Amino acid sequence: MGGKLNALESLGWTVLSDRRWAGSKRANVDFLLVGPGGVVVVDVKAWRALEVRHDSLFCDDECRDDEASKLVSLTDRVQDSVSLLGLTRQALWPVLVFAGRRLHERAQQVELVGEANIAAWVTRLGRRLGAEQVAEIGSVLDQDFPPYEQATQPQVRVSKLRLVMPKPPRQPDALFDVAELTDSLLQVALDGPIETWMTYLHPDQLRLVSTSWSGPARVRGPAGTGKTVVGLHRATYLAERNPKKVLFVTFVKTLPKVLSGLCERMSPAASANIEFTGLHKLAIDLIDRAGGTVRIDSSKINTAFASAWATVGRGSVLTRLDERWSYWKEEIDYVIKGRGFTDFDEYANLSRLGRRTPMRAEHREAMWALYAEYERRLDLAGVHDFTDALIMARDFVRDGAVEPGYGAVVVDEVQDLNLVGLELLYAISGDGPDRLLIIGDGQQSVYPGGFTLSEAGISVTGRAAVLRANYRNTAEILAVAERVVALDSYDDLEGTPSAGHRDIEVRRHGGVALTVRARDQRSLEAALVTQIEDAQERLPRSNR
Ligand SMILES: Nc1ncnc2c1ncn2[C@@H]1O[C@H](COP(=O)(O)OP(=O)(O)OP(=O)(O)O)[C@@H](O)[C@H]1O
Repeated sequence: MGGKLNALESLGWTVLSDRRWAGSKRANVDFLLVGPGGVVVVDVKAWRALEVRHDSLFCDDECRDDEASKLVSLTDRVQDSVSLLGLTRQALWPVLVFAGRRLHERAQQVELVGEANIAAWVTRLGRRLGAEQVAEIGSVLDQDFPPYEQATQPQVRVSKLRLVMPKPPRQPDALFDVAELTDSLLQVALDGPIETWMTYLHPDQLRLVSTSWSGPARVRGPAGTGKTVVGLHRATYLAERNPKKVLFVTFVKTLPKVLSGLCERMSPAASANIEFTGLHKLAIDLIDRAGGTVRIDSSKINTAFASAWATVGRGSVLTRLDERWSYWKEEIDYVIKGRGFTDFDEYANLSRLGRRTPMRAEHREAMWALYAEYERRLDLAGVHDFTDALIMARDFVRDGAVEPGYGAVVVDEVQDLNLVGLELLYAISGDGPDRLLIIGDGQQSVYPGGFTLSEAGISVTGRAAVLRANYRNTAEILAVAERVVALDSYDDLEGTPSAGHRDIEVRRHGGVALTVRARDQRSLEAALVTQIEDAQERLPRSNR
């Protein structure tokens, strides 16, 4: 077995064999492999028979899940040992290796691999760590997991990048499959390195991934602080521990595909237990499963609003406040219908948080008339709009007409949802521990005019975290962006306006901000295009 693994050393892997955890005399580990694919914690088994039944391990009809859970706890020890380096679970692999066999399965959060194909399996993990990180982790683990019996074992030392290990006499590696190893290496080369954030997190991010929360929780923070990254890791962490699927919801319908691709790359096994979906698609699926009918037709919805605006809106007092019909459509989608209001008094008394244009009683009356006309025209056309779908789905879930069947819900960019959208997700998750994680940032709201979490009946008291380290932008660019929003206050779904200027730690430097001033929107857009073209011209040809 050691001989097969030693072949990995020439591929940049460090092999630590027969180790024990320094914190215990009895917890031993057969091999710790540290290399480009991460850290592999290996326990070798010489079982006569192995069978996986419903995610449980059996040897000669006896359930041996205890072996898997021992290995998972040992892997937790390994993660604790390197936690200061910020290594995530996506770079740690608990593996039971079966002597003399060729197989690959997965059960109880553990990989089950045959001795014959372990080397090929390891190389297939791809590139998750750089050479320096491998060396750093290797030396931490070498200290925390010393050789099991120093006196009798061969001397094992970590020397800078590679482990030097005197080779004991070995039988020939008859089962070592060179062709398979070559195929794996080729595949890995084609895949390219995986993103840094998949294997390394800032300690503040890492802590949020595995925290136990007794109820709904919230992660907020300025743009680029890795909120989505934390959401993906959290979903993966929950998916590995939850028999039911984890639901990851976004408002933008193109994002689920991107996020699911990233998650699959990060953790193929866990991603199979996560459903990435857009909010409206989720609602339509739930209505369908409940036996309901919803008829959505975007062009008929637009026509209904355009006709209502032409007959009731355009000539009203509303145009004195804002001429753009889109502002008033948002008022329906986010403020009125988005809250599920059916009674004018509810709207008349509402404090319209986040809507920049104040409205007096006469404006609200005109607005309500526009809303009523829009609803009438939707009815005439025989269609529903997307908010109708959210309300229907929410009520079906609340009434028990459909059992959504998800073990946990993670919602990203919550600031873009309306209240009934969040109520739908809350109806799915309930209040249970680790069931709902709300991610978002009020300052980036695309459609302002939302709601507070407490309006949805959600309390995150004692379960809210703020991320502050920006990974996306450089200090120079952020400083300019900050000046633009410094005087704006925004609503962060908690009912009290927050100042536009925010406390952000910056990780990167570089770049020059160009400022464009223009008289109106159209000349601003034209000037922007010119500036981008000029800036591109100035870039070296290879960077364009
Ligand atoms: N621990 C990390 N190490 C390296 N890069 C990171 C880390 N965390 C996040 N990033 C990078 O920072 C960028 C922003 O991350 P992410 O999209 O998760 O931020 P966000 O807070 O959700 O932003 P927004 O609010 O704009 O959606 C990404 O490009 C990601 O690659």
